[in-house]
Amino acid sequence: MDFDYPDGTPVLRGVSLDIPRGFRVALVGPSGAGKSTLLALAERFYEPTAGAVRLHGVDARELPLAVLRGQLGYVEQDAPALAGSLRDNLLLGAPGADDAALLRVLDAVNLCGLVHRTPQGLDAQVGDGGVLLSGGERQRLAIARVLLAAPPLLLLDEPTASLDARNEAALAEAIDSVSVNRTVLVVAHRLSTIVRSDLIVVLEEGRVVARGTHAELVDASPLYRELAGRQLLV
Ligand SMILES: Nc1ncnc2c1ncn2[C@@H]1O[C@H](COP(=O)(O)OP(=O)(O)OP(=O)(O)O)[C@@H](O)[C@H]1O
Repeated sequence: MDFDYPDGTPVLRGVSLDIPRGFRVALVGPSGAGKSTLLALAERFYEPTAGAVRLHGVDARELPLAVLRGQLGYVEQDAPALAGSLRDNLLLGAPGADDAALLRVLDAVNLCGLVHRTPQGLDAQVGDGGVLLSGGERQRLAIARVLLAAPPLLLLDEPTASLDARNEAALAEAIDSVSVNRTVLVVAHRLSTIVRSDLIVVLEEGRVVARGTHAELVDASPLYRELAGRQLLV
């Protein structure tokens, strides 16, 4: 698959990507390699200039847009929160969910502490755009919303910003929770996320230069070894 941005910037060249059902696929590579662009193509925000992105074996372009969007969940890097309560933010994903379901997903992403922090519980306000939450908490709240909505396919752009050890572990657990019984394509920057993926795709300058599991790539790909050696992949 080839892709140039509408302004003519060439980005992807000869990339073939098939995301098998139930897999967690991690996209890794240096900054500017085309990882976020590939996510945007899977979402059909853009269409490839040539070739296809196949989701569960089906060319994304063959699905009616409404069907594709209905199957996709997307958690962006700096996921904003709605100015409202924890409950308001979660119900966006699944209107009508009961409190037990809300508490279950908050627990899955390690955010139960927010409920117990104030007497308001689930009605605690998160502030405009979620300013009362940390960046890590905002992203985990977005993941909790996806858990409630339960789309079969999740696209996730992991934050590049460094996280403290607790937030990092909480994010890894949240991604694990959301990956159960679901297909996940994640732009991954953290070794903790990457090593637990079923398939890792290494991009460099718009091309797939290697793919495999962590163990395979450590042996086969000097670029992957270098990225992994830095622990934090950018
Ligand atoms: N909307 C756009 N229009 C034109 N060029 C773009 C656009 N978005 C990104 N690019 C260019 O496409 C290339 C790939 O960008 P992309 O964001 O996909 O890389 P990335 O691997 O996700 O990088 P990072 O890890 O830094 O987010 C870069 O050269 C970038 O400058």
